Amino acid sequence: MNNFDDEPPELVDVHDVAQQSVPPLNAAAEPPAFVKYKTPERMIPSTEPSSLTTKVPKVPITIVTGYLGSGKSTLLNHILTDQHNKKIAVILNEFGDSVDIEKSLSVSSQGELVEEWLELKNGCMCCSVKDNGVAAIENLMTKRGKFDYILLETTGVADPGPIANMFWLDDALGSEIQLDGIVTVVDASNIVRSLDDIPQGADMTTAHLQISHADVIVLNKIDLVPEEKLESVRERVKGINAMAKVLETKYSKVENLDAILDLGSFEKVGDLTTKRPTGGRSFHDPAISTVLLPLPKLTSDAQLEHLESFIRSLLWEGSIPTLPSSQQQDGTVEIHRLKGRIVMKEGRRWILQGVREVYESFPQEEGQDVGDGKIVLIGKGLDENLLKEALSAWLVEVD
Ligand SMILES: Nc1nc2c(ncn2[C@@H]2O[C@H](COP(=O)(O)OP(=O)(O)OP(=O)(O)O)[C@@H](O)[C@H]2O)c(=O)[nH]1
Repeated sequence: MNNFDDEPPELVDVHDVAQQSVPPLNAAAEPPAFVKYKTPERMIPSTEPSSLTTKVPKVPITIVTGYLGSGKSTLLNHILTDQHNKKIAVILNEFGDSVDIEKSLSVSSQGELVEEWLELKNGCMCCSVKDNGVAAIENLMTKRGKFDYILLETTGVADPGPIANMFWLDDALGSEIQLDGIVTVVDASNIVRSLDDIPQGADMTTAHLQISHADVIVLNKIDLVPEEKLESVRERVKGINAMAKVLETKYSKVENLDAILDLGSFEKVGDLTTKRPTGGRSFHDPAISTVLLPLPKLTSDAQLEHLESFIRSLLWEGSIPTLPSSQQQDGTVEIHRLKGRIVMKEGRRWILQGVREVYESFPQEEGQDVGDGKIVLIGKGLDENLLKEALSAWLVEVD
């Protein structure tokens, strides 16, 4: 299938490939009024097969987000034209740009909206749907087989949290699609200004949200930034999200696509180390930060349940349960991402994943000792020392 000739792959402007329209994706909407955690069996002894053991292969989807002009389309073009043997469907989530969408709809003679398939020189099949909702993705899934990977590019102003959760909360979509990871493209030459430009009445910017949700950060446009300034940019980004892998690029040219695709970010948590900036000039972003909470091996199911109520309080009420209510108000804490490993003294273990108020726990095979557990949180209002103390005090209550 692949046509490995010496000619460079043809660049394709994914924005020019045809579009399809359906009702708007809830990209910038408020989080749902209801809260739902993903696993009905909760953490407590799960015998149900998790999504990890499901046999039907799911199509991975990578969300590509990043501020206006950061290099998202440049990254997509790079991915589509590189040699990778993937058949990729591209979805452009143009929420916020609906007037333009209306004008540029591509409608067939029967009045149906169509998407266009394009075979690129590298043998990659590419389909672009100018999506604006779940229906577009469901419709795309009826063409399953034509593609084996989905890239969803959000607009520069989108909050990736609700988009990511769509793939967890929608059972029909979740059974066919596997959220692989969130890749955030950052313009190294403008990011500090974007982060400092907090709108009046808000406590963070869209740039904060896009960085805090990322599994991988593509720190792009490094050609425009002198090395001395680049160090402070790295520090600023890691000061917000110390868990994401950071790749530095010019023209979004990620050398090895394995660093951004097929990550399985929502199925594994890695070693849960945080990457603090080196050189002792650690920057603490006043809006969003990353904290790592050590978690001792748990001794009983009662303690496990108690831990879960701690997590729910953080995620759902935005409060730290051991603090007297006079010291805090609900909403003090806002979790954007959570990853963790829970280990029981007798051997059982789980990994934890969370995006905003949705979390999921996956039982892990018992085996070699992996040491104690850990929880990494990225979000607003996180005081590492306070949280560590609160968690230990909380667990001791049912020791
Ligand atoms: N100098 C420089 N320019 C770049 C780099 N990467 C992208 N650009 C340019 O920056 C501009 C914006 O890039 P895009 O890829 O369109 O950015 P985008 O994030 O898709 O933009 P929006 O869709 O408007 O949010 C284009 O003119 C790119 O050619 C880079 O590393 N260095």
